[in-house]
Amino acid sequence: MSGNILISNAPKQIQETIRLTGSKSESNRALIIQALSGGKVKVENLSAAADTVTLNHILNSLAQEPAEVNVGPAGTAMRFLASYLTVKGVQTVLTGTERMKQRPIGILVDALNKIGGQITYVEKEGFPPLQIAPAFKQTQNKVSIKGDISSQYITSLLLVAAALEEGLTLDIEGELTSKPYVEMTLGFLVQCGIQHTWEDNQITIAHQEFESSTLVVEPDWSAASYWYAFAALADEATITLPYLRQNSLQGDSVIAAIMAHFGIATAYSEEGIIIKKVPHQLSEKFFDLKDCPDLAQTVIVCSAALGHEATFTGLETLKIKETDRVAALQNELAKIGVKLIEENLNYTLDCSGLHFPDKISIATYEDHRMAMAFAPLASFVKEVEVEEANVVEKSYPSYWEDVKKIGFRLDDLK
Ligand SMILES: O=C(O)C1=C[C@@H](OP(=O)(O)O)[C@@H](O)[C@H](O)C1
Ligand SMILES: C=C(OP(=O)(O)O)C(=O)O
Repeated sequence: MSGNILISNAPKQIQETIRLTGSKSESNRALIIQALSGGKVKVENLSAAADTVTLNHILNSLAQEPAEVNVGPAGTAMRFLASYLTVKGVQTVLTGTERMKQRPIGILVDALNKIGGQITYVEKEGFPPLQIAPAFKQTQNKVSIKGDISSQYITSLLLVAAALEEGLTLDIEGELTSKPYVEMTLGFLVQCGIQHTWEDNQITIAHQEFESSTLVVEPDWSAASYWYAFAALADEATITLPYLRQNSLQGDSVIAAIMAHFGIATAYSEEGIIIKKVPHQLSEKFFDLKDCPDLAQTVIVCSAALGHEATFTGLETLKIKETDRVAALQNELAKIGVKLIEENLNYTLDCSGLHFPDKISIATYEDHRMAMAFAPLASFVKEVEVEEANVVEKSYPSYWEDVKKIGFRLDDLK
């Protein structure tokens, strides 16, 4: 589905099984590891996310040394390829969408250049596009890197570390944001025989060979978060999400604990999870989302719709994602009379003006998570128009089909 869509006719109760595509984050790590392993590492259950399809296509077409590599809106592909192409000495220009050209990458480029890379900026200092040099010779095996802007820079370096002649030690400066994503990277590397040490703020990976192994990608827990939100806003809901695991490498699996506060119980089994709306008093007032920034829109919209005036922290990195997600949330929540007020890095919902008009139109700012997080509002608002609804393709191409499957009516508007 492309263009705008109209969501209406909320079902009285939801009882459905939703088969989620593979984790975009796990898939994109797996693809880089597979490429570095020279065929030793196999991957199963790769995500259908456009960001994964793009990265896979790029990695499969590098033999021709393309003049330009374009990742579109895929942040992980941009960051992971910056290291991969550098250490492989693939001479090319690494670029993306106009928004990608505003997402900072200087911290990673500085680190790569310190260890022997020769990356230069094609347009603006500190931002894509990047000119990657035709050869790489490692000059250092230790580098300091800031941890509080994006964990993707650290993952990018860790993914290539074992392939470097002298291995790599990273000294992480400041607080590490999105830490579970770094743990996910190391977890996947361990599954392929790559060992590491992590003491205090220092991670070391020696030069090592990948072992023959298979990485099995789990379904996407960030995608699961929207079903928790649908359940929280429904009168009655039981939703089965096959193959999600309690012991997940994905930090966003914390959505189960967060949504327990919103009255959603999660039952785990060998087959996956079943989430169910249970009688509950919503009382938790404070949510720190530093470890799970991709859940911010889901949880904040859900809380706003329920008129629950919670405070959220750990949202600093939202401003440099697909859009400035704080500004986008503020603009769109205003349409139901809710304010998201920033004070000293705390964000508090003011729901005193909460109301549900008969129809609202949600702008999506080229951000898949804006579309997916606001869709559950259709339980309270008779007609929700979602603009540029095809943005969901970035991580969850079958999202709208699944919304239809749980019983909503969907109409294509243009
Ligand atoms: O490594 C990853 O797969 C990701 C890390 C996070 O980014 P930051 O580390 O920039 O917060 C997250 O928001 C993004 O969607 C995926
Ligand atoms: C921030 C995200 O992705 P990326 O940084 O990979 O573009 C996301 O999926 O929410």
